[in-house]
Amino acid sequence: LNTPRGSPINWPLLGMLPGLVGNFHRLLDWTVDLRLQGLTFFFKGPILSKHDFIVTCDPANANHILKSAFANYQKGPDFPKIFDPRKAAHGLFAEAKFRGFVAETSKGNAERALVPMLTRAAELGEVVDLEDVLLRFTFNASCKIVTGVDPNCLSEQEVPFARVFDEAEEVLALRRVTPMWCWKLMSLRGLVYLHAALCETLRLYPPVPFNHKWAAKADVLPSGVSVEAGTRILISMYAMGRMERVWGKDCEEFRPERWITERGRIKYEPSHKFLAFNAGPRTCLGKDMAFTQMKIVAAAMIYNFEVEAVEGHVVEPKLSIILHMKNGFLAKVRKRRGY
Ligand code: HEM
Repeated sequence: LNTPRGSPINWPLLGMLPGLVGNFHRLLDWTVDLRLQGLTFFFKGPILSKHDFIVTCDPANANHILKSAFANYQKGPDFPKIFDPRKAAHGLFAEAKFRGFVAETSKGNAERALVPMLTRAAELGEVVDLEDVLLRFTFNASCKIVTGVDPNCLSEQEVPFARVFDEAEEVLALRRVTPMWCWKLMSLRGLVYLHAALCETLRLYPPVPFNHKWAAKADVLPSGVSVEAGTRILISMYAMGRMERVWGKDCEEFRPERWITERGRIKYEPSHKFLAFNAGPRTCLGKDMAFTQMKIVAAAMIYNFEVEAVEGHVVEPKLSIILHMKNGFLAKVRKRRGY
């Protein structure tokens, strides 16, 4: 088998496994390097191992696999047999009451747990791991939504004997700041630049970086690649967000402006190009609620605090099916002056 320029070497017996193993620590960036192959790449596993698969970050292929030929591309041969919670969840997610409950729960969590927790850290000059804090926030909100019980995970960071500031002062400070950002939440839909910044973040750092599919029948992808029945396909959302052919020359720059039209509105990008929330029949049902939650958190943090990354702290992805940070995100928070 010829090995095209830039792809891992296809060794006798071992196939491309050594290249994969050698890049395990930077798997996501490795799928970006494979852009040298165009937007689709055929990975040869060790002989007889049945570990051949196709990696693609071509929006046309994604559109085909996730939308037009959806029935042919399953999670795996057993997936349809497993109970599909989507039908059950669909009605619930469409309910205005449920959406309102999610927004209220997130707002309450930000107001009563997140802002006080960061206020304490600011007062004490502590370094906080913002990834950990936001994971706790999400866990709190999810538990409250699903079980009705608030596990209060954010307050666990509190060290009782280190509570050196005056409680009453904190309450007064909170009273002063809360109405300001809570008021802003009423117009969350209008926060165009923040929405654009969140889209740009999700383009470069999609929380679900890969989608795994399995072809039930033989097919040909729009890019011309033949797919045999039983072939596994990885769609790399992480790589798609970084492709020059998809996002232009400035694809590696963080530029929220790319999401804003000349008339100041959010620019529509088709879901098979902006794949953070998946596309087709399996599109994320919580997309709108996720934006509401992210805006609540961002508004609460931006209006109340200045956030500064700890110098020299390296942020890099961890090998996981969800995009986590290997070393967290260490930052210092300071109360904003005048709030
Ligand atoms: C930034 C936040 C979020 C991102 C990036 C995201 C992304 C995704 C992705 C990629 C899928 C498809 C998974 C697959 O089938 O391979 C998905 C499915 C789903 N998401 Fe989200 N999600 C987010 C937040 C949420 C929230 C807050 C909720 C609920 C309130 C939610 C509810 C769901 C549900 C119910 C599905 C299943 C859809 C199905 O299988 O048909 N998501 N999400």
